[in-house]
Amino acid sequence: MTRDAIRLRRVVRRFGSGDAAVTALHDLTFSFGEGTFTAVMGPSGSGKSTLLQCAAGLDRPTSGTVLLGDTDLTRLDETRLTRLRRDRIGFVFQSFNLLPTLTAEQNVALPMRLAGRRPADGEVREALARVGLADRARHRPQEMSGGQQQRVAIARALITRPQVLFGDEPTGALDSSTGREVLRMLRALADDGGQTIVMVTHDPVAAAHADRVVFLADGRLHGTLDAPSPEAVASRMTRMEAPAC
Ligand SMILES: Nc1ncnc2c1ncn2[C@@H]1O[C@H](COP(=O)(O)OP(=O)(O)OP(=O)(O)O)[C@@H](O)[C@H]1O
Repeated sequence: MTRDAIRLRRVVRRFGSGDAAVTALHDLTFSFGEGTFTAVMGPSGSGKSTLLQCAAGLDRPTSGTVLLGDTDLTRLDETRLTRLRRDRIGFVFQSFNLLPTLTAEQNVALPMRLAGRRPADGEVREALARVGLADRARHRPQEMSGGQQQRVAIARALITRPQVLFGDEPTGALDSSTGREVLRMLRALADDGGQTIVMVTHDPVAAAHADRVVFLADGRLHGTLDAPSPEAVASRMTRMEAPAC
């Protein structure tokens, strides 16, 4: 039986107060299985980024619990939460956020160096090899394609061997064929390395690389789709986005 990597229980996230209050997540209960690749989809403003930020310990729910393995993130003070994010969580964004003056290997080593640790011999090269860029270690970002830069960002997120890799539109800035290359690589990380991946996307083709799609609407769970095809995902999204009559 698959264990859960992340469990959200009755998570509520409210922003602001009084008349201006917005409830981005309403009493959300959901689990992400270890070694699975999940896509999170939903109309604009449905709470996808908020869900990701709460699950990754980048934001705190107003109420409810978020468990990473056996650790309740909502009970950690800022120092412990920062350490947990650094050691057990990987995050990739739409923009690659690489430092332009550093080589690929220096960019990948950066999180460890910032944490005051020296990567062991071969560790950085191994992370680059996992994303198929062993031969690009000495290249700077501007010498690489967008897809290669995103793969360096993924290697940087993987250097600490995180329990969960989160992606917020990781292929949003890439053309479709480069995006597919990155998605196939994420798929392989789950299949071959047992990496748990949770990715927000607007793209049904991207979502179809996942094992399961989770749909959100108005901050609530609006069903899931296992073994998704692009057509099935697109049709669910069209139905969700259609104005109610
Ligand atoms: N810091 C904030 N302050 C106030 N409201 C916020 C804040 N962050 C998010 N919200 C609101 O919470 C709701 C959910 O936002 P969220 O960014 O999670 O949606 P999303 O599904 O990721 O949207 P998109 O697809 O457009 O990126 C929206 O109504 C948004 O305006």
